Amino acid sequence: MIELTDIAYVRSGVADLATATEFATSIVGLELVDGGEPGVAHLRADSAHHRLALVEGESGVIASGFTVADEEALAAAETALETRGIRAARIDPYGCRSRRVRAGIGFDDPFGNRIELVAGQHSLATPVNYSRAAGITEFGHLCVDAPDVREAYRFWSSTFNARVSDWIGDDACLMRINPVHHKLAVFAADGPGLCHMNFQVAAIDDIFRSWHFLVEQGVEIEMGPGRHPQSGAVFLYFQGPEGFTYEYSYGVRRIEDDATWRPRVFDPAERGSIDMWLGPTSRPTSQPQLVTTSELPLRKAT
Ligand SMILES: O=C/C=C/C(C(=O)O)=C(/O)C(=O)O
Ligand SMILES: [Fe+2]
Repeated sequence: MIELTDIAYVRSGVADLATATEFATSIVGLELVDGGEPGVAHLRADSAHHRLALVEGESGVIASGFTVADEEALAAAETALETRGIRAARIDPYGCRSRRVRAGIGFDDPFGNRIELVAGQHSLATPVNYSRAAGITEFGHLCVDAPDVREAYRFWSSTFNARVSDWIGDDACLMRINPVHHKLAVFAADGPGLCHMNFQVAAIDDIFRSWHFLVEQGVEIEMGPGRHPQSGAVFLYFQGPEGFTYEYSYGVRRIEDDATWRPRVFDPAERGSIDMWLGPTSRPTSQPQLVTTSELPLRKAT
């Protein structure tokens, strides 16, 4: 079992680096850290050197990063993955420098999502100089896509210390690696991808203040403000350049008593299963090509 200690970063390719960076700073509120690396924008949200790296090139997620305890744990993870038939490659020194980690490995999950495990992620000592007062406190969670959410859960829970906190039918699985309700989520989609990247904010007011700001700026709101029944968080999803979805949320549940928590299965056919406030959404919620149990017609039970 590989122990993930935290989520580390998202690395995403962008065709137009200037536009994506401008959005991440003046709209989302992240700090642009001078990484001194041409073609890469490092964006800071909390004490880590960066949580989002935008890399000039082909548009789309490059990797989702997670931390392990140290370099020994990284070497053990490499062996454990190989024992399971998963080929992991060492991230070269230039890649480690760009990611601001001591060491790292990369591999694909069963659906082709690139996952990186890193040790020694750099922290910055100075307070974050947020570009806008969005109230961001930290990188909250990341969400990847997969065509088979249950299979994805089997992968994450058997390979790593990920435990399911809640299901939304077979459409989504929300998993924790510490007491926070979820640090990783998998949502149903045709193929691999980054569903969204979440930043926690300090207060419910930040959600509503940002909502007005984003609308004023002509940003596409995908969903919210609303409240997720799973984590209890008040949320706002919006779309950045090149289809990158950001989420702010406030008030995510903590599961302190791990042993007694029973994952719930919310019915995706119920409108409130995603937003208890029943707000409109332009986000894909369930995948029509997948027949989930909630889409089967009700028949007389036998
Ligand atoms: O669609 C449901 C989303 C649930 C949550 C939550 O409970 O906080 C998320 O943040 C999410 O995975 O986006
Ligand atoms: Fe989320």
